Amino acid sequence: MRLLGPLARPDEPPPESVTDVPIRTDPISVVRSFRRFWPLTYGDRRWLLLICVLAAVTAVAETITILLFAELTDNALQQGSVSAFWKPAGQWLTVAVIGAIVGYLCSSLAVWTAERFVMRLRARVFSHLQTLPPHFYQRNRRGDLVERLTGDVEAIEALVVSGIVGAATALFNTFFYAAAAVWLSWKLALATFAMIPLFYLVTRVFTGPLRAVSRRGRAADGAITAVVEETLVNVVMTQAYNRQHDEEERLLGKARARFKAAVRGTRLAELYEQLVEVLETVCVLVIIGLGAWQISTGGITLGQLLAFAAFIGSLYPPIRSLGQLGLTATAATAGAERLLEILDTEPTVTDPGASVAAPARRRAVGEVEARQVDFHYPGNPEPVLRGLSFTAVPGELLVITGPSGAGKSTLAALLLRFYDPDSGSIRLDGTSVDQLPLTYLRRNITLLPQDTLVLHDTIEQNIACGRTDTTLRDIEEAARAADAHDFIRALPDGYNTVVSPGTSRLSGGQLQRIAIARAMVRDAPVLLLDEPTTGLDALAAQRILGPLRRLAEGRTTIVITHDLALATDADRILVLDEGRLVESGTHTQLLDRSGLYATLFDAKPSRRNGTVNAYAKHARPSGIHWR
Ligand SMILES: Nc1ncnc2c1ncn2[C@@H]1O[C@H](COP(=O)(O)OP(=O)(O)OP(=O)(O)O)[C@@H](O)[C@H]1O
Repeated sequence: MRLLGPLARPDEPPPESVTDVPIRTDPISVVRSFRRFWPLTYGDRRWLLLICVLAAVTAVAETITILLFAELTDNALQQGSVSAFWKPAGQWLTVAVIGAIVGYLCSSLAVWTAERFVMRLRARVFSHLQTLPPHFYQRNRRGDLVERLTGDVEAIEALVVSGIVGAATALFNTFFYAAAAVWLSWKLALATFAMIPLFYLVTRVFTGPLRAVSRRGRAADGAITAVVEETLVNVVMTQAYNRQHDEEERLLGKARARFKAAVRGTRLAELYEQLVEVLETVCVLVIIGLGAWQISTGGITLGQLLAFAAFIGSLYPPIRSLGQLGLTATAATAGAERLLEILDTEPTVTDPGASVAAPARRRAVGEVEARQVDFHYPGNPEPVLRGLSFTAVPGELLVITGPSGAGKSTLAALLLRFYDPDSGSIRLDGTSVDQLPLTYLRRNITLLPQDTLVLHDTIEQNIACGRTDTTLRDIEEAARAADAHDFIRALPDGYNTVVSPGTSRLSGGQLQRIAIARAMVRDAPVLLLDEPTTGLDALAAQRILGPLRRLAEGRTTIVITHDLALATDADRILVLDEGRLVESGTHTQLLDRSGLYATLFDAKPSRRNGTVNAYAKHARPSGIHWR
């Protein structure tokens, strides 16, 4: 296994059954979703309260304007009296202006609060994602995780902040309009309100199907992003292996699922809208019929009937939006489920952080020890490491090798404390790593992964890698020692050349040398190299050995490798098999023992002439010398 994620095989798409975006089988309720995300409004709740107050003021202003309209109709229009016009008209204008100002403040404050919530939620999920162990990323597709951080985060906002604001606005409008309608004519109001359960019933009928279709839509969105992301990452292989058509089919499959969900979702929403419109029309006709009868009996004036109709007309949008809000909230639970899947995944290790005293010296000495380590991966009871013990001291070069699946990369993951052992301990300078702050531990171990990690930044910044106390001179010095200075200088913008992950114009060997320069700048006492020569040809591999040697000087260097050419000069070689340390010694000692190491060594094809078993015992293979 590579410590930093799986390699995509060029000739086959990721197995859908393993990596496809799962739809959670235990849907969570709107209330539970709301409760889980409500704490994130902390700090902004007073603004939410203010928004609700402003929404109430807007609703009152709207109610008053409709009542003033009734007064104008009865006194100015019906009587044909201009003098009766001015006072209510002036009042109407004043209330309308106040309502407009308050409405504007309410909307802008609502957007501000909603966006702050989105920002906070995204940061929270992102920060949690960064604490999750490597196996989480092996089991989830990157594209889908991206979708969760974008689309799903916004869906939660619709449930929590916009949900509250929308509900408050709709409730206040409903309350004031309904109160005014009752005040104008309670009989008419009663007849109209009797129809409200019908709206409720229609909303209930649509909730379930809309929720299901929305969950399918969110999952399909995640799958599309995942397929696009994977295809773009592997675009060279896609083209080289003529897989364009297969990739298009893969995308089309996901797009079809989204298409179906989107069409069905829109149809359902539209059907709901139309049904509600029909119900509204029925209500209006009932009002007009009953109103005509009330006017004929003198129970209501024309102005009051018009105002009543206006109130009822204004009452439907908030009632509808309450129903709509229910649907939006239901749809948002699909996003909530997907985000909670991330947030509920516990990190495999906890940082003792401030609860333990950080060692007095910032830089560790670099003594590494594994003491009787047993380990199995979460969710897989099969033991991966069994009773493993070894030590490595500064200045020592330790090579860890063994057949595929022996547990070498797992050991590296334990050294960096991505996981804790089931029993036994990993120690740095005699202290168990779970008793050290994670930042301290990882500052003192530099990992050189198989694929150099490149940040989208200049080469200078890539070498500095976040260290602000380095000067260009330090960086150049490190690049010289890493044998990278000359090729960097030859680039059009030298150290200011911008490189990007996956699109870097640099060769594998050049990238490795940049990684070595970065490690030099980092100056950690422990070096952990994961297959440093994989993917490099013999010359490129040979070329990085000098810089690696300079880097390793005085440090504890642990090299995980299949490339036994690197093992010949090691101070000690540990051979792992099925999680056990089966052999330990120098190259010569292990060859003499004729055990697993000798078998692995003999099976190694020569880099020089391509023949198998070309190395004579005790010979240095392929002319690559570590020291
Ligand atoms: N995330 C994981 N969940 C469960 N099992 C895992 C996980 N990662 C690795 N394993 C298993 O742990 C065992 C050791 O894997 P590891 O990657 O450490 O071996 P390795 O010696 O580094 O192999 P290779 O040389 O092929 O990289 C293997 O059986 C592997 O299938």
